[in-house]
Amino acid sequence: MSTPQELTFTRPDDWHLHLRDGAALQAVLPHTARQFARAIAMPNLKPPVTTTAQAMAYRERILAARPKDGPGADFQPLMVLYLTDNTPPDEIARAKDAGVVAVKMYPAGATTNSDAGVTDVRKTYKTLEALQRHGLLLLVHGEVTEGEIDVFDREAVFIDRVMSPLRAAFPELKVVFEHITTKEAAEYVAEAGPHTAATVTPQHLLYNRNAIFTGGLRPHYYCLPVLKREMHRQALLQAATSGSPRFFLGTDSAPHAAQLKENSVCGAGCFTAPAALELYAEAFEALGALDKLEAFASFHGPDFYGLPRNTGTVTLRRTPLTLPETLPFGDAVIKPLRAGETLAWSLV
Ligand SMILES: NC(=O)N[C@@H](CC(=O)O)C(=O)O
Ligand SMILES: [Zn+2]
Ligand SMILES: [Zn+2]
Repeated sequence: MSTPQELTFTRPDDWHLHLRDGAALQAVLPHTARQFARAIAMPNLKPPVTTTAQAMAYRERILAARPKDGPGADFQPLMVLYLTDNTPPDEIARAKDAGVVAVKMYPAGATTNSDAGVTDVRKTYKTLEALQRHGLLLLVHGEVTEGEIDVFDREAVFIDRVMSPLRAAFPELKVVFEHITTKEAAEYVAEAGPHTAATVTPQHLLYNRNAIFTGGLRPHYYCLPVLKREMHRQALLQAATSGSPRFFLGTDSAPHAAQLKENSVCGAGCFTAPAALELYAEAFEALGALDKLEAFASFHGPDFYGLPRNTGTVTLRRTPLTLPETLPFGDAVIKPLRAGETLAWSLV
């Protein structure tokens, strides 16, 4: 088999992204905007984006942070509401009219800035009914929060306790199982029918849980859901490269200042935005599946969301790319995943 030196494909989108706000937003947005035409702007800000009015204001701040010209000047954020126990069903109609595309469910306490999240999914069923009726998507951080459930099992248990009953209650609702990390989730999504899809991150395709412990504790490999065993990574690779339209790109790039990652308590999240496409290319190439990258990155997402595919292209070239040790992040610095290391591909 020949090894391609260059890969040109339709401009992709990032279906799971944390852009933060203020100086952090200014610092991280250009990395995404130069690669991706659109991105799902996750709503777990402090305070969370729970209303349509907040989502519209956040959208304006994102648009204002775009590069003024050149690549990325036309980047479009896709807005999402943060679901709480008390999100009124009539907020969904307002959201739809304003162009909000989805609502995100964070089980309370499951991850970064999830304190205002859902304590019992049944409390939200009237709102989910409105979501189903109006054709907005439900995006899910799929982990249970019961402390007695082992941290490595929280996603698999979530399928039985929350996802399956929710799917049965709202069969027409489009649901994205975000950042899946297990064989169980990959199998569930593959078999759940046309209204269920999943995003897959680069770190979960490239690493298993040993990466967190190689030669010492490595905070930059700590994200949620936490990296799993090799068996699970293999299942995710199979799913992402299978050509199934129900798996698509979502980096979950989640910036935290380096001093907060390298701390006695390390925040969860990998900052992958600076080389997101390069990292996915590395994962796909390892399986000889570069020919499957375009559909995963550029077709399956918009098709599932019911949005047009992008026009225009991006090109990856087999030119070594050495990632910087640190990047500016407001008054702080941030370390990208693989900081200081050299990648095989680079975006032209
Ligand atoms: N993935 C993470 O580890 N962190 C995300 C939150 C999330 O997506 O769960 C963040 O906002 O930092
Ligand atoms: Zn999450
Ligand atoms: Zn996330």
